[in-house]
Amino acid sequence: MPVIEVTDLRKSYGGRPVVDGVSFTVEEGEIFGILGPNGAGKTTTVECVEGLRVPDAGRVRVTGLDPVADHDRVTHVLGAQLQEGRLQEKLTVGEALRLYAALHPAPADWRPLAGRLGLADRLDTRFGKLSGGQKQRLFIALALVGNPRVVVLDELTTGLDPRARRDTWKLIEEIRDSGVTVLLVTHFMEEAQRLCDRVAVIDQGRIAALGTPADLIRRSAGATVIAFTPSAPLDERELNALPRLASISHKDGRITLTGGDETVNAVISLLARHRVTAHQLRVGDATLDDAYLDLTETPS
Ligand SMILES: Nc1ncnc2c1ncn2[C@@H]1O[C@H](COP(=O)(O)OP(=O)(O)OP(=O)(O)O)[C@@H](O)[C@H]1O
Repeated sequence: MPVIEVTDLRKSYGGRPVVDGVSFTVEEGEIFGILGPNGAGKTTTVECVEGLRVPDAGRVRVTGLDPVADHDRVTHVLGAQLQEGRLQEKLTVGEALRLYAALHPAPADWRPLAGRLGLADRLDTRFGKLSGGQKQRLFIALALVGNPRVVVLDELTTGLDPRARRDTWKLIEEIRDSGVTVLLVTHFMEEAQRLCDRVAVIDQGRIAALGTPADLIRRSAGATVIAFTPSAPLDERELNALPRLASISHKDGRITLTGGDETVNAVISLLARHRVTAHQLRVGDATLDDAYLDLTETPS
């Protein structure tokens, strides 16, 4: 049985649909990512999964439970990440963990949990004195202290420096390896590509794509990226006529194309034909970032 099942979920505000028929399932032990532009409906979807919002229509189940009707039971199987404003500045790390552990019928032993999250030497530190990375680690600890089967992390690494972000990625992998399913909302494609087993791209309240990051890259029009700075201008019509070309952009004299193997071969012949040299030529696989831009057409 999937840990999370969302079927034809709908939610409108003031008559405007913001979640418009979203369906997906999350299997046990997965890291499942939800991606999409600002305002796409990601948080609304996740809050319906957490039972914090009541859907207008559709069906949501978390380990078979209805998050609205069975809210109390769902809060014990689903650990949600707190938003920053929800914790008092003066509360210490140890007090927060003890307090949240007391809310659950079968909590984790919070001291080793704090140790796993690198907070063992911060138990007496007040929340207001923690660094951004330490606060995020505490939020993860609080989401895990009830021994949930699934944890929801919404834009967890926003605002963290690159090292703290990478440390947090490692923690998320450790959570998955310990058997907890992870639902991760993120704006960072690198994060999704590195961490997620599968992702759903939501755009304008609908699922624009769903699959493994590798699937999405393969399915997007341009699986290969070719970038170079030509020694002389190239004819725009000839560039646009390249076989299997998916996109083309120019910046500061540099041309970036996405397409397939045929596009690469044709660019090389085009350059040779016109005796134009390609400076700093780079040919590589497209990333989830490229696929995402291809899949979501709305400006964010
Ligand atoms: N309580 C509310 N009342 C009215 N409109 C709302 C409410 N909550 C969200 N919205 C609107 O619904 C749309 C979807 O919001 P949501 O927060 O789900 O998007 P999101 O994909 O999480 O965006 P972001 O990436 O910016 O966090 C937005 O246009 C938002 O302004």
